[in-house]
Amino acid sequence: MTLRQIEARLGQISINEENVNPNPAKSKTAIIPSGAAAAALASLQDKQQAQHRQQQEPARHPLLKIAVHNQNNANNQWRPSDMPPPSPPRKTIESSGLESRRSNPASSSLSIPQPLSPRDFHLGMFEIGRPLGKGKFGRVYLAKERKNGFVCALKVLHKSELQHGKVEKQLRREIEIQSNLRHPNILRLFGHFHDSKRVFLILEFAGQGELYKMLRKVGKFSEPRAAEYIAQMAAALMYLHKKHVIHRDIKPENILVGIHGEIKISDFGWSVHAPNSRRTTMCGTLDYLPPEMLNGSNFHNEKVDLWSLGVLTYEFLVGAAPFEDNPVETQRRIVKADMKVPDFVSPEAADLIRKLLVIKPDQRIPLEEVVKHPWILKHCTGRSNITRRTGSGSSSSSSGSSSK
Ligand SMILES: Nc1ncnc2c1ncn2[C@@H]1O[C@H](COP(=O)(O)OP(=O)(O)OP(=O)(O)O)[C@@H](O)[C@H]1O
Repeated sequence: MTLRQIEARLGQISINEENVNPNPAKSKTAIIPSGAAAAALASLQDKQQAQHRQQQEPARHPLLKIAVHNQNNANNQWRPSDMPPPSPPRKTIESSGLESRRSNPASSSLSIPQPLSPRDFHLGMFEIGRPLGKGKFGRVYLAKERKNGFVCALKVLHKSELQHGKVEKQLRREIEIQSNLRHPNILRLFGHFHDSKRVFLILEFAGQGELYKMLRKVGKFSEPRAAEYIAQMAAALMYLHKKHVIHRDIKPENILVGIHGEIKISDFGWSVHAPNSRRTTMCGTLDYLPPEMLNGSNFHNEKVDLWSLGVLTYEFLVGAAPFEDNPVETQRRIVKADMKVPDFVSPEAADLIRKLLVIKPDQRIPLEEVVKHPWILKHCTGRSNITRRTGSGSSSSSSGSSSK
């Protein structure tokens, strides 16, 4: 997607507050008929447009400018202007209105500052824009923080549906883990808050949407584009594993794309903090499940993400997952690593896939070697790529890969 297309998408923003405002009477913003959305947006953004003119930059939609600024801003360190500095580390997510947990020994090994308290946020702080998508448990909207104009994605989850789906614990874990992560290829969770019926997640806005849709649209990616994505995935996974976080559900559906074409791992619903490095839960999606989670052995560790990375590499280059079949056959093939890399895939890429899709977890190629693999080095050269891959320095990841 080009910047022009993103501008067009952002330009379609419409005020949709009636969908998410719990108490419209109290809101300072009136409900605006959809036909008047463009005019409303224009008036709400007068200030930004004035600044825009002053800076004499080429005409560009203000929200796009803010989104670009957000992503270029090192570490995306945002907090509303009138908020106190981040509160000291919290041991529990007590005020989400969901079942409370006494303590989480795992979180103590996350050494970065703790996220802001839910008390710091409320719905009135946001101007709600167009819907970005719908998931199993709620909707996601483009949103703008009124005071600073910070653009984000607001995910609205209904507590009744979370309870019905028995996923409160999963959501709590997702919040706890994701809000502590800072990496250019991992979607930021800035904070969360709730009202009597809903939980709201304040997420980084991924301007180019879902990687899955992109892949389905083009069928398969070119080798340079796939290599760039896999390098970014490996960088993000290195970061996660260093923090003892296993994602456990790596697949194209859980990857979003930022405004510069960089990937953003999202959906930490199945992720786990692994101080003991071995977990026993069955989770994830069949096509991406590693043998050790299917063959009855009672543990797995962070190497499950290496297997999924191999499946992902294959799917990027071939357009279908390597073990795709009926469920029984898929499982049978996974436990034997029974797959064939088609001839149109380059020997270097096939080599990496085979080194990742290894039955014995300890024999899979480590991430440190993935980023140095000849296939990655062949396609990903240049300073910006290396910075992004290693995750070192700031979180600015400005070179796009989608144009390839
Ligand atoms: N941060 C974001 N930036 C841009 N678009 C987003 C963002 N988060 C979600 N979306 C869009 O909204 C859709 C719904 O997201 P959501 O996380 O609720 O569900 P999901 O992960 O797709 O599905 P599920 O609920 O089954 O996990 C996504 O598919 C995506 O298109």
